[in-house]
Amino acid sequence: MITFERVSKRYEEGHDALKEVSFQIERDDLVFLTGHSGAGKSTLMRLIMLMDRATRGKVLIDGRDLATVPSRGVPAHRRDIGVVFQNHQLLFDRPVFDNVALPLVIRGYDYREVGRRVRASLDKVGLLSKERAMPLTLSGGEQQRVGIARAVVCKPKILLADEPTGNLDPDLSAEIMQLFEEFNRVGVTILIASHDLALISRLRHRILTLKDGRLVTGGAL
Ligand SMILES: Nc1ncnc2c1ncn2[C@@H]1O[C@H](COP(=O)(O)OP(=O)(O)OP(=O)(O)O)[C@@H](O)[C@H]1O
Repeated sequence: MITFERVSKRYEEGHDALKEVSFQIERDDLVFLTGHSGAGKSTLMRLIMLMDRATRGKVLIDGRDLATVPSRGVPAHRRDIGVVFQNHQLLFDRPVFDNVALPLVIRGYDYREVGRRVRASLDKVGLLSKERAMPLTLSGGEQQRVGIARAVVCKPKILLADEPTGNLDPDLSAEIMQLFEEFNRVGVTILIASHDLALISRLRHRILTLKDGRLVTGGAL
């Protein structure tokens, strides 16, 4: 599903953010990505989303070499990928429904389909009763669940999460992880970048560890 073959990423000023990184993530996997600040976690995710391109090596998604995807193919590529951020990146002047609907509206779904899909997503994250609420009236954990509903509303094959529990207490973090596990059980491939080693080790999924841009655990091809 996601394959990295000796991938290196050098930023323009000459800094190697990833060095010869190789790993494979299968369709039904839920994998954690960890490492110190600046180790290259966000860079690795940016390459999967085609927000950036590898300097050397290959990134393949479903067997397709991303180097062959032209710029005009990037929006279609991103359609298959849901993204969850630590700080939610919600629109705070819009109710929950509008926030979750946004990716569907951008893609031109008709309003009946938008309503059906938004409610299905909110139901999955346990927030059906909050569709008219404004994000600021929700708790941090609820706001993060809105972010997750928005990430899955287009039914992506891959879900990437960058520090999704960074601002949450341990109980809420565990709840959010359970949600990811539920999406994984229905076939979504999930990669979660996290510093929370206590949480990660309890959950017993595979762990990829980056250190100064090199993969030091979990990377067998
Ligand atoms: N756009 C960029 N231009 C230049 N250097 C960058 C850019 N983005 C990241 N870097 C550098 O690449 C390295 C890896 O950064 P990256 O954001 O991937 O790390 P990270 O593991 O996600 O860190 P954090 O946990 O702090 O978010 C860092 O040294 C960073 O300064």
